[in-house]
Amino acid sequence: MSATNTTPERPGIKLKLAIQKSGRLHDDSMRLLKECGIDISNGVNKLKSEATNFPLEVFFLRDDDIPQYVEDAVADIGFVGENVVYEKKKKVDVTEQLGFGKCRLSIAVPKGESYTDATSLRGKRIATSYPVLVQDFLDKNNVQAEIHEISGSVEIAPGIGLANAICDLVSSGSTLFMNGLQEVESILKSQAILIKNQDLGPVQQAILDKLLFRIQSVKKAKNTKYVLLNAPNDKLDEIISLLPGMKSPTVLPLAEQGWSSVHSVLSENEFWDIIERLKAAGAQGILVVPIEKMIL
Ligand SMILES: Nc1ncnc2c1ncn2[C@@H]1O[C@H](COP(=O)(O)OP(=O)(O)OP(=O)(O)O)[C@@H](O)[C@H]1O
Ligand SMILES: O=P(O)(O)OC[C@H]1O[C@H](OP(=O)(O)OP(=O)(O)O)[C@H](O)[C@@H]1O
Ligand SMILES: [Mg+2]
Repeated sequence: MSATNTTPERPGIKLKLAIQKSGRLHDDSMRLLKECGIDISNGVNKLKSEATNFPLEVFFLRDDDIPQYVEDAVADIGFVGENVVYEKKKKVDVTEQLGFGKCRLSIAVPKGESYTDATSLRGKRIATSYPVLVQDFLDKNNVQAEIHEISGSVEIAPGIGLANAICDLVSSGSTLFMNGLQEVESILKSQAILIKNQDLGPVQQAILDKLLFRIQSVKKAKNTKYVLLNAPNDKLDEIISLLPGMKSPTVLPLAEQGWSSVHSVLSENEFWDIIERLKAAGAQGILVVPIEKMIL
C-alpha cells in the first residue's frame, strides 16, 4: 500500500465511489479518474476495486441503482447521468457536472406525423424508460396521456404498434432516424454529474474535497488551450490586449531582433475568434497546445 493511499487524518478510511459497470458512462468515468491521477485496476467482472494511490474504493454498478446506493450511504458518492438522478428522485446532493455523457431526453413521434406542442400528445400512448420525468412534463403542460414504461429499445415501440410516441435519450439522433422517428420536443438536457450522500462524514468530505479539486483542474484544462506565437515588437501592445491569460501573457524576446514570443491561455469558446484577430494583428507561427491540468 502506498503512503498516499489513505488520509493522514484517519488511516484506512476510504471514499466509496459508485460508477457504471459497463455502458455509456463507464469509459469516461474511468478516464476521469485516470486524468485525476488515480490508479484503479478494473479486472474483468470485478465489481469492486481500490485505488492504489488515493483513498478511494470504486463499486461498479448498473447506473439506475447508483442514486439509491448513494442515498443509503452504501456508496458515499456516484458518477451518474442527470436523467437518472432526476427520474429516481432520491435524496442526494448534486455536487459537480462532469462534462461527459451529454445527451437530451426527448419526445419523438413517427416521421411525418404532425406535432405542434405538448397538447399534441393528449390521449396518446407514450413509451419510455423515464415515466416520472414524462409525467412531470405532461402535468406541467396540463396534458393527459398514457405512459407505457419499458426498460430498453424504446425507439422500436411506435413501429410495432406499442405506442404513438416515445420519450428517450438522444445524442446524435441516429437511433431515432433509423427507426423512422422525429424528435419534436426536448424535456431535459443531461450530462454525467457527481452526486453525494447528504450526511457525508468529515473524513469522507475531506477526501471528496481533494477529489473535487482534481476534477475541477482537469475540467478547466479541457476547456482551455496554451497558445504560443511570435509577434513583431511594434505590434506587441495590440496583440497582448487580445490575450486574456491567467494573469497576463508571458513575453520573451526572440533571437531575431525586433520580435518576441508571446505565451498565453485561451478558453475553448473564445478560441477561434481570438486566433483570427491575433493573425490580423500580425501574429505569426501560432502554436496551440493542449493543457493537461490547470491549478488556479
Ligand atoms: N446516446 C447517448 N449519448 C450520450 N450519453 C448517453 C447516451 N445515452 C445514454 N447516455 C448517458 O449514459 C447513461 C448510461 O447509458 P446506457 O445506455 O449505458 O445505460 P443503461 O443501458 O441503462 O446501462 P446499465 O446497464 O448501467 O443500466 C444514461 O443514463 C445517460 O446519462
Ligand atoms: O441519438 P443516438 O446517438 O442514436 O443515441 C441514442 C441512444 O443511445 C442510448 O442507448 P444506447 O446506445 O446506450 O443503448 P441501450 O439502449 O442499450 O442503453 C439511448 O437509449 C438511445 O437509444
Ligand atoms: Mg440503466
